[in-house]
Amino acid sequence: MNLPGTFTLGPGDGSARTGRLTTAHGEIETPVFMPVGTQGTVKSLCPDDLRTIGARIILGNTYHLYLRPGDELVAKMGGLHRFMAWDGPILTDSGGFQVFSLSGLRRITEEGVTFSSHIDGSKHLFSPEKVISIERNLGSDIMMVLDECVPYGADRAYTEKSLGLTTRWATRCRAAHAPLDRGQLLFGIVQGGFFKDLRAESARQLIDLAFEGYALGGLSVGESRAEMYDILYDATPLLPADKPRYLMGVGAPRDLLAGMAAGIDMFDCVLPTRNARNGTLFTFQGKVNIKRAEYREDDSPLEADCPCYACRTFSKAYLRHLYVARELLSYRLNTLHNLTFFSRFMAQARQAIREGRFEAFRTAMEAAYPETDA
Ligand SMILES: Nc1ccc2nc(N)nc(O)c2c1
Ligand SMILES: [Zn+2]
Repeated sequence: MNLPGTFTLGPGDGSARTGRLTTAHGEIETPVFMPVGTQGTVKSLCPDDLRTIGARIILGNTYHLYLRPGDELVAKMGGLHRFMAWDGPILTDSGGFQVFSLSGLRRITEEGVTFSSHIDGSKHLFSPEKVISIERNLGSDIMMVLDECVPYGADRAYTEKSLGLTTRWATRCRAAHAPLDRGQLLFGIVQGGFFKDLRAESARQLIDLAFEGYALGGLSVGESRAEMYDILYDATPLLPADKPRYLMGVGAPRDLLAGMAAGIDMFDCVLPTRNARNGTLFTFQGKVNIKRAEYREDDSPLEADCPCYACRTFSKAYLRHLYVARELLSYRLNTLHNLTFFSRFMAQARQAIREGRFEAFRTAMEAAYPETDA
């Protein structure tokens, strides 16, 4: 078994690449999509479900787990893996993004970010050292540094100033967690907004700090697809080729294809789980809005060749009924299917890259997911 942090590249196709990342809780084949389990659960699914649908690595979140039930409590319970009975790899986001998107009354200083809890309004400080301590307590296999996710539309002066702070915070995170300590990897997060030279500057500064992987942050923050792709294609090649590259918060099938084409290895997004809640289901023929009247008497499965429990057991008519009746089972079956689709989609993409036919795969999938449809 390789040491945690070992990342070996497999066959590629253009800039798209396959790889294998070793973590303390197992190996991950890349490119990989990571289901989001913000509060220590991928909503409505058990760990057994995650293994059945082929999930290899899931996301937890420092901000949420720190506020509730508390990282010290999770540590006392043996860490997040034991607490949630998930023995596969876990990546935890640092909370920077959640503080900016969830909490009220936040203030950024050199020390860190002070914020009030969205749960009870209590005051907290996330310093780089505090965030690393939380992630070490959770026992995550891949920890993200504390960064400022620059808001969409920020001007150059603000973006440049923020980039400097993000690098200084990254430096302190690195100092607080030695490479591979306890088998826990630490990834840097490139910022720089939508300014290509600032993105290059951020990448350069973070590469000097020698992280075990590199993420592109500050994207999927409200920009147009064209704006995201412009930065994606320009910044991805700046990230070390021999380390995992992670595009945070992305994304829809069309965006996963663009990210893989650019050379991204890891993705996460709430889309499949959140859309399960609003009845939007993903298939290889495109999206299905299960609440539509056309499915009222449709006795066929959602996707004939999908191996998931929902497709093997129930008709569209039944899935539609559950959704319209707001039954809890609707969320569970829809989530099982959507995450099975994302897992199969990535497996087929990896195979297409290995066989040198990624562009054909991308073209076929973009036909099912036209621009307007994501
Ligand atoms: N779109 C996103 C999603 C998650 C993020 N997490 C961090 N820490 N930083 C960012 O810039 C993110 C952007
Ligand atoms: Zn299915």
